[in-house]
Amino acid sequence: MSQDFWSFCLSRLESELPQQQFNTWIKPLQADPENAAPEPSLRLLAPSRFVMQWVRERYLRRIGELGEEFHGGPMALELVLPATSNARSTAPTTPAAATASSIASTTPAANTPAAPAIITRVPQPEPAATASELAYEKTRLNPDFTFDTLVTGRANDLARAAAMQVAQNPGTSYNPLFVYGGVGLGKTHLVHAIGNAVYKHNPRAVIRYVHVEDYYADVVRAYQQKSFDAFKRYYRSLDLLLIDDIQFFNNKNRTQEEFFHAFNALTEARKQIVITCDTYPKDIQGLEDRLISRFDWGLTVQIEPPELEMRVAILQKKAEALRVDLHDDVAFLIAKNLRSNVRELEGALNKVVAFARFHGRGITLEVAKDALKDLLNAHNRQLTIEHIQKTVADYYKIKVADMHSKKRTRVIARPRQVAMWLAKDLTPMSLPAIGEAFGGRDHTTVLHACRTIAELRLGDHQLNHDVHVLTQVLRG
Ligand SMILES: Nc1ncnc2c1ncn2[C@@H]1O[C@H](COP(=O)(O)OP(=O)(O)OP(=O)(O)O)[C@@H](O)[C@H]1O
Repeated sequence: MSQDFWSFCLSRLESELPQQQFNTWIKPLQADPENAAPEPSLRLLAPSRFVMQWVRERYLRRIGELGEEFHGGPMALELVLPATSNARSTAPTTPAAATASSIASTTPAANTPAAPAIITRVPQPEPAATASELAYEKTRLNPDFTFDTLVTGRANDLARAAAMQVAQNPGTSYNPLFVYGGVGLGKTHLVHAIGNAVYKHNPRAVIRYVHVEDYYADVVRAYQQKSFDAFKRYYRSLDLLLIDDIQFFNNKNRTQEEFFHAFNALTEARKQIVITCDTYPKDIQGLEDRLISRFDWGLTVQIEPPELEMRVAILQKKAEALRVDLHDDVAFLIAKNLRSNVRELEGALNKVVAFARFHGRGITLEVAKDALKDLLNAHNRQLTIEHIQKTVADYYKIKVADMHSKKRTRVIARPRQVAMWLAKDLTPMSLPAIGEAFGGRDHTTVLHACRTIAELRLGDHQLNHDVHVLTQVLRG
């Protein structure tokens, strides 16, 4: 039974993923014929810890979803290394990594929906690896996330230029490079692109990509095993540290303390650090001031939600990687309805492609509408102008009635202008219709509001942040 499911899963993933990803990460997995867990269940064997870690982070959730689809309900899913002795011979590893796997697998990131039952198990005990083994195995770069595969537009051109600069002169241009932006906007892609470019130029560079949750797990392990010296030596031996989603550091004091020292050691040695976060350094909750001030030493760049043309270009690029023909009308349909999160955009494209393949049809507008029916309905329901007005009023703690009132004080007029800008950006409504919804104002008032907000965003960090957060909230 689990072999049947795994065959089904392989064919689905092959159609959903770019060939290179499928061949690198999915194909080497095997369904364990000796799985003794009650059905429905699947135990997958990974050829190395590196593959296991990567699959856990990127694909396990999807495999669980396919399991639900196949079995009509939840299934137990395990991802393991074959056996301690084999694992050791094929995958040099560390106790720290073992903890990273098991802890992270039980602590899903915030904002992610409940996952199917997933266990990532690691054989114990493991002898410690050498620094060179670590450096070799732990780069953890995704070869698909390069500057070439990253579409550039207004939303990310500054961030991309800074990242390229850092990749060309690691440790000497901007240190740290701090990249912030909303969920699924390409921060991880960008830092991997830096890592891949540095590696390409200098394969001997010691590079490590680490998600903050994994860094935290490494600290916990070092604490439990009293192996802080090895932990410190390793992190201080890096030439390039790429650390993702720093907002999850919140209130983890010991982890922050360790990171503070690693940060100092690396920057003093002119080794490059790149940090990503969902927000500007000063807005990170529960982060020590001394870290916040250090994050300001280098360059802070933002990635914004991509504009329509860029979303279409991203879809075309992803379609190219999937080797499918994507007509403009289909790309526009998807891009118009998914505005603030590239991961969702990509998910929608995968859904359309899988739906078309499953039904043996081409990727037409009809098929896309069918495949995305639920999503399009939800989207259309959600984004009314009333919803925008209420959300903005709540955010700025003013009354919804003020959206329609004639009051001109700054505390009311500015949120009203923000709401008008959002209405223009997030709904297909015309300027006169928006003016009408804001207490019968003229369309030139709306135009003025949109221009004012667009201009202010360039220099007013707080306002820019507000607009960004509101966009994320409204787009769900
Ligand atoms: N400009 C872009 N060009 C091509 N692909 C992109 C671009 N921006 C994002 N993507 C794709 O969108 C997906 C999500 O991006 P990524 O994981 O880098 O986002 P993120 O900002 O790190 O998200 P999170 O906040 O959840 O960590 C990835 O598959 C990435 O390749």
